[in-house]
Formats: sequence, structure tokens, C-alpha cells
Amino acid sequence: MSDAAISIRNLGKVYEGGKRALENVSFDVPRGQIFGLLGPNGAGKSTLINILAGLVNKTSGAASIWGFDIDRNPRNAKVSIGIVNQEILFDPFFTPSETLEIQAGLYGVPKGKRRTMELLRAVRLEDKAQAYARTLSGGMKRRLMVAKAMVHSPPVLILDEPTAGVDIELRQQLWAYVRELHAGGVTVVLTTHYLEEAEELCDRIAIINQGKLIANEPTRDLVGMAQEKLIEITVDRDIPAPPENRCFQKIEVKGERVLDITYRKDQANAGDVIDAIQAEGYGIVDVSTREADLEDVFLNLTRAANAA
Ligand SMILES: Nc1ncnc2c1ncn2[C@@H]1O[C@H](COP(=O)(O)OP(=O)(O)OP(=O)(O)O)[C@@H](O)[C@H]1O
Repeated sequence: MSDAAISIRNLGKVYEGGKRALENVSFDVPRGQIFGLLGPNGAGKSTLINILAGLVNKTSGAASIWGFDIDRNPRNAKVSIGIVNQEILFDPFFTPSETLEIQAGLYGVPKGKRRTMELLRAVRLEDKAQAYARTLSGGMKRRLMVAKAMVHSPPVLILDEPTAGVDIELRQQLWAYVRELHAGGVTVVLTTHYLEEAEELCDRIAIINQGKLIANEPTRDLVGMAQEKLIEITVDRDIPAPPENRCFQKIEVKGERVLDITYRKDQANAGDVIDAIQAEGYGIVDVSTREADLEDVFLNLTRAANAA
């Protein structure tokens, strides 16, 4: 039995009509982490999540959740995850309280063990417990979706693009709750297009591109993979033409006296770049540098994968 929260081996999916959405994908989500699943539109993230949820049949490979194989032990696998989908799904004529009670009933949670009010409090909806779901704001509905995914207290929570189209304040609230759940021992998997969000929240990040896994690293290492660094230099006179030097990966004249220079950390350092500019007879007025961030890594990795 795998010790991972989720274990995926050689997973493949070809949809009817021939679209290959996943190809030989293998990775583990370690227990107790916040794990980010990133990828451009159409990469295959929802397909993967839907396979785990039992909503889409895989074509090949294997997956297990909390040690339960999704084919051999589908019931246990299913109760081990809660999933918050991209779409908001619930009956508008039920109240939040009823919505959670019905969901708990579907999962066979006995009445005495239901956590309806506790969950509503956790997602700050206790004062809306008896309101019709259709009267809730978009943000409230999304929070209700998270509560709904937690009614059976699953050890793993999957959030599929939970903050798409959600305002900043709500996003912060949602993440605060995700962090609370995580602190309480829940393993969290989230897919997001917001790289800063993944960088801030996730212990580990896997990247899927065109159905293939192209990275699976601790967030720290992934950010460390960014080799390019940007330096902006203001000089003391106008720049008729950009200077040339071996240690510049790219140079652009940004303003009359401002240069944007990209260099690779493994080939040069900021001192080399500044020396090269001074050697051209310019005095340095100001310097600022920027580390490549996760977005740069992501673009580099997906570009490299698309070119391969
Ligand atoms: N039911 C289906 N039938 C045929 N093709 C499908 C089906 N569902 C998804 N696809 C295709 O499979 C590929 C992967 O789609 P999927 O929804 O898994 O991507 P995604 O990474 O979740 O994208 P997004 O972030 O846009 O939701 C896409 O090319 C998509 O068009």
C-alpha cells in the first residue's frame, strides 16, 4: 500500500474521438502537503482530477488515494477525497445548511457525526445557514462548495481552480481556510493558473503540459531552476546603441538612459554586467535586479516541452 496521499502511475487518457488528454503521467502527492498542479489551459488537469473522482474512466495506468486503488477499492478511494470543482453545483432552492446535510447523507455520515454548523462557521457562512443558496453571492457559493467537499472529513481535499474569477479578498479568505485545514492535517491539492498563488501556498508543484508531466519538484527547487536574472541599469548619458558583451543574454535600451539586461546566473554575475557597461564609458547612476520567478520557470519549462 502506497504511503502517499495520492499515487499516480503511468496514467493515460484518450477521449472518444482520439484526443489524448494524459500520457504516461506518474507522480505522488506526499501526505500532509499542499501540492500544486499547474498547467496551461487544456493541459489535462481536470481530466486527471476527474479520473481520481471517478467521473472519467482512465485508458491506462493506475491511481490510488490514501492507499486505496481507484479500480480495486473505489468506495474507499472516493470517501478519501473531497473535490471542489470549477463549476458551482448545488440546488438553488436548498439552504446552505440543507445542502451540507444532503451531501453528508449521500456519503452516509450518520446524523450525530455531521458537522454542518462547524463547517458553515469555518467558511464564514453561519449567518447564511438558513438562506436559499440562490441568494448567496458568488464568493459565498464558492465557500459553500468547499464546505460541501468536506462533509465526510476526507483526508485529501482537491481544489480545481478554486479562485478563478474570485476577488482578492475572497481569495485570501479561501486560502486562510485552506491553510487551517492543512494545519489540521488535511492534504491539499490545488490546480491554479495563478503562479504566485502556487508559489506562496504549495510545498511542491507538478506541471502538466499537453498531457505530460514536465516537472515535479519542491517549490523552492523549482524557483531555484530559474537561471535568468534581469538587471536594470540607469547610466549617466544617453545610449546611442546597446553595448554588446558575451555575458549579456539579452540587452534592450528601455529609456534614453536605461538598459535592461538579462544574464544567466550560471554564466555571469551582476558585477560582470556592471563592469561591462562601465568599460563602454558609461557611469552607473542606478541599478536594480529581479530574480526569475515561478512564472519564468513555468514559461521556460513549457516552451522547452513544446519544442521537444
Ligand atoms: N469529454 C471530452 N471529450 C473529448 N476531449 C476532451 C474531453 N474533456 C476534455 N477534453 C480535451 O482533453 C484535453 C485536456 O482537457 P482538461 O480539461 O483536462 O484540461 P485542463 O488542464 O483541465 O484545462 P483547463 O485549465 O482549461 O480546465 C483538452 O484538449 C480538452 O479539449
